[in-house]
Amino acid sequence: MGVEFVDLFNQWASSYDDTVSGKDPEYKEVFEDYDVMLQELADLAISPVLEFGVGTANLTRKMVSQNKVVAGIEPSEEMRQIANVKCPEAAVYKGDFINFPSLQLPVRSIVSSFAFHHLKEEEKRLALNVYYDKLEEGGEVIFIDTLFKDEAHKLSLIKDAEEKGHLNLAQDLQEEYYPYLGDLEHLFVQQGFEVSFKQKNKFAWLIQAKKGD
Ligand SMILES: C[S@@+](CC[C@H](N)C(=O)[O-])C[C@H]1O[C@@H](n2cnc3c(N)ncnc32)[C@H](O)[C@@H]1O
Repeated sequence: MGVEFVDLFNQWASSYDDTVSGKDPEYKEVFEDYDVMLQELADLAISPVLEFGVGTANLTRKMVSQNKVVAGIEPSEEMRQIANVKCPEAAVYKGDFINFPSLQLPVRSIVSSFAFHHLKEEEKRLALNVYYDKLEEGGEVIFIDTLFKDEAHKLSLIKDAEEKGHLNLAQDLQEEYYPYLGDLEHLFVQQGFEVSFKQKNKFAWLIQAKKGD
């Protein structure tokens, strides 16, 4: 479910690391401080970790370097191939945010960077429901992703992208399922999480949601 963007990621896989390192002017602001953000997320994650939308394993690599046990889930075959080369220590399985192998692992953190927006609202709700059951008591969902404070914020980011001639970005902001902060907060709370949000750059937010003890 929620895998309608996988063809795009198969095509993007070989140049993805150039994009996140700022070489594509359209996406420079989206990925500003990418490494710093991923390091913050890695530092917060407690092993064993379940990671969704691994991509080219940049976050995975950081967690494995801290001797954390990481099981990764990634729907794009091209991304999985790169992840396996860059981070052979982690097991990366075919799957998505909702359909993934049932791993025999006591999961203490569920993490993801720049990927949860690929799910529609109902899919997000379903995924969070599954994660609440999957996490150990006191475990956390920790995501970094683009979101909008509200509709006015969304429209201002789209207008700004259009004025800069960043038409692919403007289209992404309209067509992908980036949530409003309040709606996402509500989804987490509905599933029993205590959630907090911290803005990290113009687009990306750190989302930390704890399962009650
Ligand atoms: C923008 S990349 C982020 C990759 C990596 N996490 C990072 O921070 O660089 C989004 C990733 O999410 C994956 N993806 C797309 N739809 C997904 C889904 N429904 N479930 C899990 N992953 C998905 C893509 O294949 C891609 O690898």
